[in-house]
Amino acid sequence: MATSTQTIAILGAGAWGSTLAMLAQAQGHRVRVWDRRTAPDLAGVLQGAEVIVSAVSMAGVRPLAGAVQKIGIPPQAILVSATKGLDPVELLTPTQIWAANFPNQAVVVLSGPNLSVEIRQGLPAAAVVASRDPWAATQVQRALSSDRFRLYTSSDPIGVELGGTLKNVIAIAVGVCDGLQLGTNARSALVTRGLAEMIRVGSRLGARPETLNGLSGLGDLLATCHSPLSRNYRVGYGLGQGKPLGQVLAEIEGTAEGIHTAPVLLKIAAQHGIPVPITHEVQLLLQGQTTPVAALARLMERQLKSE
Ligand SMILES: NC(=O)C1=CN([C@@H]2O[C@H](COP(=O)(O)OP(=O)(O)OC[C@H]3O[C@@H](n4cnc5c(N)ncnc54)[C@H](OP(=O)(O)O)[C@@H]3O)[C@@H](O)[C@H]2O)C=CC1
Ligand SMILES: O=C(CO)COP(=O)(O)O
Repeated sequence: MATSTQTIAILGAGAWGSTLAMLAQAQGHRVRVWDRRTAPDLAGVLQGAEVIVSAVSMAGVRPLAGAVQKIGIPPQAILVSATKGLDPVELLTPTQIWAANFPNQAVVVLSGPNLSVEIRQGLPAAAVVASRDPWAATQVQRALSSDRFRLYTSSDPIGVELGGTLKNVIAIAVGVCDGLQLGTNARSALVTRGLAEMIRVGSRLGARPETLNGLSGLGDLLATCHSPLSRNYRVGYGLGQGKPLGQVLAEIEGTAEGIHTAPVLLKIAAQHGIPVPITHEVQLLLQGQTTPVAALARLMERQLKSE
């Protein structure tokens, strides 16, 4: 299934970067991993790379893109972004930051329901690779697809990227709902209205609504909102149980991007006049400005409307 052996640089050796490195290695590629602490030779890792995958958390994207730009990369190299977050400085998505630093380079977003723990166990998963450059998306699809990681291509990168990013905030809300033990009906309502909120935001920002109903949208929402493996869900669950955010974070290993995405998303929504009631309540909760019960009451008491 895979193309010929390629040189693939993976930037970031957290849970997701290490898992992607494992998937690429399993396909026989020459894989080099960069990590700011354990393997800091970025220039060496980038040298001769045909595919460069960025899997750092959102906080690292801007500094990393700047550092990669300073070093320079081969003109034909494809940049792949696997980060799910929003930039608090310029309100950009990760691929928008990469594209701003590399205007002449092909940029691909990789996103889907991909809880890394399951993938590392060898369980099957699927995801989407999206780009304005169909050749680049197909190259990445061929390079990383396997019998346990099925990749679909898409020509809607903003839709695919926002699907993976926005669901983290909804996963926090659904975690709160479960932490409060509100039952299956409440959780289903929240997931569905959460998807509506994601589609509302996504379509205003240029995404195709059907993309958000796909793997990197509904698919990722289902994975993240139904699994204690999800760090975002666990943040919400802890808050729903009445724990303070500091304690919840101390109990979780790794990055829960939804915490950082919520305030940026609120800013974007305000700029565009998009109603985001669930995100609004999540942000109030994260700031300790409301309680789970009060947030729920406000969502239930909103003005009645058509679906
Ligand atoms: N884990 C998963 O299942 C999936 C995660 N993702 C997304 O991938 C991204 C990374 O997640 P994940 O690997 O799980 O998170 P982790 O917390 O496990 O790892 C984050 C990685 O980013 C690096 N990093 C953070 N800040 C910086 C910085 N300023 N400069 C350079 N490197 C930095 C960390 O380095 P250090 O260790 O030195 O702090 C670490 O290597 C997130 O956006 C996440 O939403 C997407 C799909 C699945
Ligand atoms: O994005 C993910 C699964 O697709 C990982 O979810 P968490 O970041 O909530 O653990």
